[in-house]
Amino acid sequence: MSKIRYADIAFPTAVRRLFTYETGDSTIRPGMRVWVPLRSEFAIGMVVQVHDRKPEFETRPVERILDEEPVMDHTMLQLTEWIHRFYYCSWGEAVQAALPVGLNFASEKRLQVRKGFKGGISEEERELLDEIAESHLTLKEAEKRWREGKGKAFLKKALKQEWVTVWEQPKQKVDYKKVKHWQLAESVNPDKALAGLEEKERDNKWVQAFEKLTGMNLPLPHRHLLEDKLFTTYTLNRIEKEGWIESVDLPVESEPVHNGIHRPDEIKILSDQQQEAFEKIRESLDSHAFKSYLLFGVTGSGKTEVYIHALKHALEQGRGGLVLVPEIALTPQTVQRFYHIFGDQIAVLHSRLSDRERFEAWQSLKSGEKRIAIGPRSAVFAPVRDVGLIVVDEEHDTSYKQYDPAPRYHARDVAVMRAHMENAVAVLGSATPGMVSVQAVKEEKHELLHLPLRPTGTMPEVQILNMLEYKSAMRGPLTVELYNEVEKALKRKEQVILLYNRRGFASFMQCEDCGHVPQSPESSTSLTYHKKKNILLDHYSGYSRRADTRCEMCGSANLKTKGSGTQQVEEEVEKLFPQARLLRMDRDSTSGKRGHQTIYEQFLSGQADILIGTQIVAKGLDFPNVTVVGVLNADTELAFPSFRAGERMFQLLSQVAGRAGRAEKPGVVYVQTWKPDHPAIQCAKTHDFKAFARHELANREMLHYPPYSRMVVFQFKCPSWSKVQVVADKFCDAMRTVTGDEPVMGPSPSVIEWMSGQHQWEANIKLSRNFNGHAIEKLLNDIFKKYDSIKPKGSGAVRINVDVDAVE
Ligand SMILES: Nc1ncnc2c1ncn2[C@@H]1O[C@H](COP(=O)(O)OP(=O)(O)OP(=O)(O)O)[C@@H](O)[C@H]1O
Ligand SMILES: [Zn+2]
Repeated sequence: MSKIRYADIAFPTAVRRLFTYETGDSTIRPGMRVWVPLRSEFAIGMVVQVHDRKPEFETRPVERILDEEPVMDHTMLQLTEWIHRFYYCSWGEAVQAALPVGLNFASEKRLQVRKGFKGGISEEERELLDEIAESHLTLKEAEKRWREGKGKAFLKKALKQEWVTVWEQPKQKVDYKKVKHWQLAESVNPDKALAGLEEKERDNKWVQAFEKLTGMNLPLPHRHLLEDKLFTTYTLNRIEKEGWIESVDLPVESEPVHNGIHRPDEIKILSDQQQEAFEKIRESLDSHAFKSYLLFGVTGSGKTEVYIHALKHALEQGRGGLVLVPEIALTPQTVQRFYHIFGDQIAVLHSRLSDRERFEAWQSLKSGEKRIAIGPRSAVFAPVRDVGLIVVDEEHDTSYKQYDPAPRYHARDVAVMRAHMENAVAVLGSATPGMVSVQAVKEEKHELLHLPLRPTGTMPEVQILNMLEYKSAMRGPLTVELYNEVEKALKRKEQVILLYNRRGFASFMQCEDCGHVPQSPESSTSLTYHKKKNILLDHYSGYSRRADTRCEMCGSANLKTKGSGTQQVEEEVEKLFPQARLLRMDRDSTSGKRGHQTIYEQFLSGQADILIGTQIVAKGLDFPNVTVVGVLNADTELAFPSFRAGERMFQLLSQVAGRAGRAEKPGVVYVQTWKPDHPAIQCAKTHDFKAFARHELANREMLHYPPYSRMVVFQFKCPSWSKVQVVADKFCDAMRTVTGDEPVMGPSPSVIEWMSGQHQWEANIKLSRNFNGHAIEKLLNDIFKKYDSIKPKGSGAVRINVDVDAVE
């Protein structure tokens, strides 16, 4: 008998501690998944440590080891542990985020027929039991098979009598998604079948369809056939009725990836400034030590080309690369540029992959078949072998932050930590870096690489249109000036992008005479309007007051509630330019696997004149024929209740301006605003990021916002309104007792007060920047301990979520 060893195991529950089990199996190693008893059931857990220290408590045995080889290597375990500590989630939750579906913690309920019971059972029932025993059905499958009538009654009885028991089992295989295909029936001879028809039947559509089928390479998916008008569900069923074809469920082939051409020799020659940036990165790669850079380059300055050269160098060193992009930027256009140079060495991980595709991509990276991963936030966990370079493009993008569920991590920070652990080089790129990264450069945590110029084209001119002056000169949502420019562009056969900012879920008040949005005196953010109570509320501090009746700036009584209702804008634009061909791009129109690509291609190929869209159109797109870009409502960003509003408006304007004038034709960006003097607008006009950053940082420092503090947000959720409020209050008491100097704000209702049957409240604390992972973990532990000692009765019903570095 081999020696007993102990395994510390992480589970994907919110409980932050590990559990220790024993095993005599010497093959067990960290990074393997195991099947173990947990409370009264079984569960899958991840082994994070194996040791010989017998715990004081009684340990239960590991039932089964699920992996022959670790699915997570040492670095990934280390990285998930860091996430567990820093973002205050369980280690298992971090592991769950890092593993693809299919290597995850999924289990399923299977049916098992009890052995050796006698009598009291009919012949028919015996048969059904044999069927269950033979086909290893899951409970779900059985319920589907015996959905109604007798069968259903039988299943119910079998479970009740315990002829059949339900076993929780680890689910290890990723299912191939199966879809309906058609193939020729085995027994049919097509020529004979057709010859047997009467003359007049030959003209039938279904007969023609069959003739066509006989010449095709079957089996083919039903959906695929429907693309041909000849094939309809009716014609296919009709042929089946004849007994000539039959349907089978077959796995879908992964869609072929259209990544364009692969021409590594066509790598661009870098401009001098690009070359300079690249040289630095190359030196760091050659030194095989950790280094992080902020690549600050105006839109269109050629950051992507620098990434490509750096990746190429990493590959030449025999190392791999990881490229993070915002999901929105993961357009075929971006992917093609990397594919062009690296071909099949790239695995693309976007959110629209099926589980199967995701799993395959993951495997191809882990096996070393593919060397580069490109994907959004979660790709930071891609098992690229021996990572040399990690790129985070558009590092300021908010999609890098995960909000729900835990772990609430920031992929940019995880990327830098991963680079650190793997002695790799991290390159964070942006035309409008976030304040946290700017500050990190000041503190010499990142080194700055600067690309101040575009290699081709010029920076577009930005014109500010003051809404105050155009109040009585509007054509729908467009100022006359913008209207005229759009009209002229259309006449010149050039294209136009119109952007309306959609910030649907918070409503606010705005003065229609001066454009003012009421501000909180306590947090310097805008106030949200709560219709039910007719109040204006600050979600940071909890400050509230009766809704204003007059504008606090100009005294006008013309205060209106604003918020959503953007559909109308589109309709109005349509009416203004009835002869123009319109395309719309927003979350709704881009759902589906190809939505974004289709719209993009249509617009690029000139099938539309005006592209009207939300923030989505501001990113990652390159349209050479666009000469007019209009921002209809730049200020909506400022009305959003966040201290980051100014930064986001500046980013949005810079990004959208970056869409124009990228080719020979110069472009002009028209920004309609009530706040022409706002620093974000003024600096966007002159493309002066540095001036904006100076202003913004000074502001943040004064108000002790990030990057001068770390913001930890606590969210309280419960179906009961009174409970949520009581718990939030008590929790804040606990925080105030424990934290001493660090300012606690709240509690107050969340911006989204009520969602999916849950009332949501919030509180936050601004910690000084010196708090590192361990200090934060300790502080939070202390807060929760204190809270546990004073928590009210029934508080278990309230979920408390912790979000470290929630906003920056
Ligand atoms: N060295 C170069 N030689 C020729 N063309 C280049 C070079 N570098 C970049 N370009 C071209 O300039 C354009 C802008 O470059 P790129 O997209 O890499 O910039 P970017 O900084 O990543 O832009 P954005 O911030 O808008 O995403 C592209 O069409 C690219 O092909
Ligand atoms: Zn006013």
